[in-house]
Amino acid sequence: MNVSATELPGVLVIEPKVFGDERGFFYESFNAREFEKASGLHLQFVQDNHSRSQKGVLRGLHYQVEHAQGKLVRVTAGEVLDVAVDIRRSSPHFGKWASVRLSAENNRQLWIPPGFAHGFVVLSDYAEFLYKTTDYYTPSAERCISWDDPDLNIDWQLNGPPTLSAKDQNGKRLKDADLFP
Ligand SMILES: Cc1cn([C@H]2C[C@H](O)[C@@H](COP(=O)(O)OP(=O)(O)O[C@H]3O[C@@H](C)C(=O)[C@@H](O)[C@H]3O)O2)c(=O)[nH]c1=O
Repeated sequence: MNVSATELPGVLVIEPKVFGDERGFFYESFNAREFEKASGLHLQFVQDNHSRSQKGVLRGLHYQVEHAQGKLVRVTAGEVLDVAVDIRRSSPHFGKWASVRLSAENNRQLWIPPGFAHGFVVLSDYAEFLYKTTDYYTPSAERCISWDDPDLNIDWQLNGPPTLSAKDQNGKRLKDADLFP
C-alpha cells in the first residue's frame, strides 16, 4: 500500500498493492494495520456505502455538522472525479479543495477526514462508488454546499451541466453554510 499527500493537508491518496494473474486480480481494499502503518491514522469505520450513478451525475458537496464523517472512498466500476473541500473555519486551508480521479483501473482510494465536504462527478458511462465512514449517517445533521459555489470555483472537468438531486440543487454557498460548532 502506498499513501501520498494531496495539495490539501489531511486528504490522502491510497494505492493498494494489486496482485494480478491469469484469473484477474486480488487486492486488500482495506487493512486496518497496514493503513495505520502507512498513514499514521487509527480509524474505526462503522458504515460501508455503495452507490451507482450514470455519467454526468454529481453528488455533493456533503457533510454532517454533527457526527462528522471521515470517508475512505473508491471506485470499482468506471471513473469519477472526487473532490474534498476543507470547511473547518479554523483551518489555514478553509475553502480550499483537492480533486483526484478515482477509477476501477487505477484502484486509488481517497481518505477525506472529518471536517471536509465531499462530492464527486461521474466521468464514465456509469460508476460504482464505495466508501467506508467513521460515523453514522445522521440525516438531521446533513448539509450541502453548492457544487458551483463561485467562492470555491471547483473545476469538475465537465462538458455540460451535471445531473443533481433535488437536495444538491439547493446547496448553500460556503459563506452562508451552517458549519461545525
Ligand atoms: C448517505 C446515506 C443515504 N441514505 C439514504 C437517504 C436517501 O433516501 C438515499 C439517497 O441519499 P442521498 O441522496 O443523500 O445520497 P448521496 O447523494 O449519494 O449522498 C452521499 O453523497 C456523497 C457525495 C457523500 O459524501 C456521502 O457521505 C453521502 O452524503 O439514501 C441512507 O440510508 N444512508 C446513508 O448513509
